[in-house]
Amino acid sequence: MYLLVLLILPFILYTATRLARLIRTALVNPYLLAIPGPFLARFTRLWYFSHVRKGHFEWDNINLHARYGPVVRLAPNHYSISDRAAVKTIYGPGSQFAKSAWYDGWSHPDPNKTSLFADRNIKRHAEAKKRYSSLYSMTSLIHYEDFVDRCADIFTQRVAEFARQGESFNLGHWFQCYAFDVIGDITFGQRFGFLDQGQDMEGAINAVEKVMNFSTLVGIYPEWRSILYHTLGRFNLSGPSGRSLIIRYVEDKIQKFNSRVKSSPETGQGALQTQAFLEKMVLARDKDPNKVGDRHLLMMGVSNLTAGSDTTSVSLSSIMYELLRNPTVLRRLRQEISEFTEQGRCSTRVTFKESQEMPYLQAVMKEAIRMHSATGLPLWRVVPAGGAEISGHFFPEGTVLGINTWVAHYDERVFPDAKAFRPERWIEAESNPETLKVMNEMYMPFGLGSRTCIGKHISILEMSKLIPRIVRDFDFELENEAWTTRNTWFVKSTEFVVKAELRKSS
Ligand code: HEM
Repeated sequence: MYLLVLLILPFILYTATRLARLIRTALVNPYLLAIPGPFLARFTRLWYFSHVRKGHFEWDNINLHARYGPVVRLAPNHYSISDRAAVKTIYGPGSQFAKSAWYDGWSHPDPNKTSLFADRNIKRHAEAKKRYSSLYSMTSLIHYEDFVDRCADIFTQRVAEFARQGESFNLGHWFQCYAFDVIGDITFGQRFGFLDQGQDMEGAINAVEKVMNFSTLVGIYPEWRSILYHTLGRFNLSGPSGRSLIIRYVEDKIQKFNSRVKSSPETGQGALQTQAFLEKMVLARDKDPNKVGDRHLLMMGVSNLTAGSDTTSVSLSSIMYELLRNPTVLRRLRQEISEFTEQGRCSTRVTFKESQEMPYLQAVMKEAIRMHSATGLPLWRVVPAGGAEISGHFFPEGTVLGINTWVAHYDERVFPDAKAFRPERWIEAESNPETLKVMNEMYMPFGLGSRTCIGKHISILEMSKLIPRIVRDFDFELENEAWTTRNTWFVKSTEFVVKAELRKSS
């Protein structure tokens, strides 16, 4: 009998706490109870957890809004929003909506090992971001172009080999090799060598994947993060061990670079001319250690690896996938590339400047990323002191709200016929500034406001240079009519298998 009581006691306590919370909400904020959503989501985070775990939350989220309207409860105190006016309030410049505790799932329990992306403290984040901004700015891009060309050369060689052998290959995997190698090169002045070997040599791809799976789910129960981190960290296949591997990898690179500079300052100076992030930051650290410390070097390296590689490969895959499924668009893009080449405005290694002058290429990339945004869960934020009025509801301080990029990008009021891949919609909107303004306000593949993607320009550089080059040089054929994806915060294709042929004109 006692045993039975002991067994059911946790359940009784849990239910009692939930009921108490509901009664408190009913008394203090009765209007929140009226917000619709799945029944179970009213009582427990388990509903959200189990749906995220299934790996298709981007579509679940869109469908929930179609069913329940602009505000939907996804878990107790967590609401998903679909409303253009709310985008500015939650994420706009100067917003005081801090990142929610979900982002704790993405940081190491030791605050000295956290990343820029996961930092929830508005002041500390702004202060840290200042140290990095110039490295990611448009003006810095020119220094990274050589790194990108180097990787794009090897990428096209690999595709040419597959074409000559008539072999099918997973284009998504090769984009991943490309994106990782570019980030390795830009960050440390040395690529991982994935493109050379075609495989995950130092386990970095696998480590990032494990971090994603772990962090996405554990972030829903952040109170368990520390204990899970330390317990699971002992096992090789776990998310925490993946994060430890990335941290060790970055620490090792920093240490090697430090000793290289110490033992031979000239070597350091020589390396500095390559203008990789690490070299630039070491230079800044040595100039003023109070301004840039080793902690910042680590933070930058970890952020670049975890936030900057898969996101770009996912986006490259999306662009190619849509092009292959839409031959008319592909033809029009090739025509633009041909015309530019004839006019001497498109080099063999397409330069960033040239790519930015191709309007149709830009529209294709923008539209593909609208349809397949890299991130597929709400970007959770906490309502600041004083509460906020959003979509006709008052949310008190501490409520967690989020807009999912996919929900924003499939809003038919802003993107009519949203499921159609129509780069032309961006070109047509050029002649209607009001429409374009509304579209841009809802376009958030890189996030928005103070937490917007710091690597946006770098990823645009990587994509803008590679896409026209491979579209011009190869014909691709999809092995399967439609691909499958899995959403573990990044919505990645599982199999994107193609065959390639060298184009005659190339
Ligand atoms: C197409 C490629 C990319 C996409 C779609 C993308 C998307 C995003 C998004 C949506 C956010 C905001 C997340 C949030 O609010 O929770 C973000 C933040 C971030 N991204 Fe990217 N990203 C891309 C490429 C990159 C690259 C290449 C780098 C690094 C070289 C990078 C580094 C970061 C960092 C450090 C943050 C955190 C910024 C902060 O909190 O201040 N990203 N990215």
